[in-house]
Amino acid sequence: MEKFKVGITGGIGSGKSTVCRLFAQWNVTIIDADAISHELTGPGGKAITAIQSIFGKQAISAECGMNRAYMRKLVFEDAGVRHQLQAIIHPLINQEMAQKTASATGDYVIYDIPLLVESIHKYKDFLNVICVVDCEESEQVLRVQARSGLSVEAVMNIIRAQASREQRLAVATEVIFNGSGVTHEQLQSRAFELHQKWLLLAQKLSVSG
Ligand SMILES: CC(C)(COP(=O)(O)OP(=O)(O)OC[C@H]1O[C@@H](n2cnc3c(N)ncnc32)[C@H](O)[C@@H]1O)[C@@H](O)C(=O)NCCC(=O)NCCS
Ligand SMILES: Nc1ncnc2c1ncn2[C@@H]1O[C@H](COP(=O)(O)OP(=O)(O)OP(=O)(O)O)[C@@H](O)[C@H]1O
Repeated sequence: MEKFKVGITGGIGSGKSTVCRLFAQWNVTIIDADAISHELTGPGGKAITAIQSIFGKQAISAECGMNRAYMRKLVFEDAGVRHQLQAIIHPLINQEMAQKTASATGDYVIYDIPLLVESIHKYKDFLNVICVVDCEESEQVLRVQARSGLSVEAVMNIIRAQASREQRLAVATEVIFNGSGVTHEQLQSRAFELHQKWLLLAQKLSVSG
């Protein structure tokens, strides 16, 4: 039976994980690309051998996972390095996402994909809905700084490596605004509204399919 699939995306710190935690209250399967990426690059992860052979021992931590701080600096200062690392990790993420999709039991599936718009050609026919978590750039910087202690310049380098707010909004089927001043209650109510809509669409798809 065909599954109803929603892709949730947004810039760094926009609130994708926060939004996905709201949907996790209901019977929805959440597949988190960032979490898969962390697993693949953690100690003993499937990407570690390739990362070591391309980027050397400095790229590996004492615990035998990827040295994230070392790679973060390289990746966001050099687009060539970014593409090399993505070429290792993204196909493995796709494999894991396909496996998790096959065993999904929720009423529909939500994919939390930070770089969805950057790879829109890969996802546009796969997903039924593209939902953008939208946030002002200034607020993204504040949130990521508060969470990570990175400098404004370091956060801006990450933002510049991503699609722009306008590029995301241009392909959005739905938008969840989660910028400055949005409360948890407002977010919860918007998420519930979308959940009811997607549940209906998922039911329609399962009847027609
Ligand atoms: C660059 C790395 C080492 C930084 O690690 P770090 O622990 O600091 O960040 P983390 O992995 O938690 O990612 C945080 C956020 O950074 C942004 N980000 C990560 N990778 C990228 C990228 N290649 N391009 C643009 N933004 C990115 C996303 O918004 C992501 O949600 C790491 O993100 C990585 O291995 N990236 C390559 C894999 C990838 O593309 N992941 C993102 C999509 S799943
Ligand atoms: N409406 C909000 N008001 C205040 N803080 C918020 C709001 N939404 C999210 N945050 C905070 O902002 C930070 C980033 O949120 P979250 O981790 O959900 O973003 P993300 O888009 O998943 O980030 P990343 O791309 O880095 O994975 C978190 O510390 C979160 O608690």
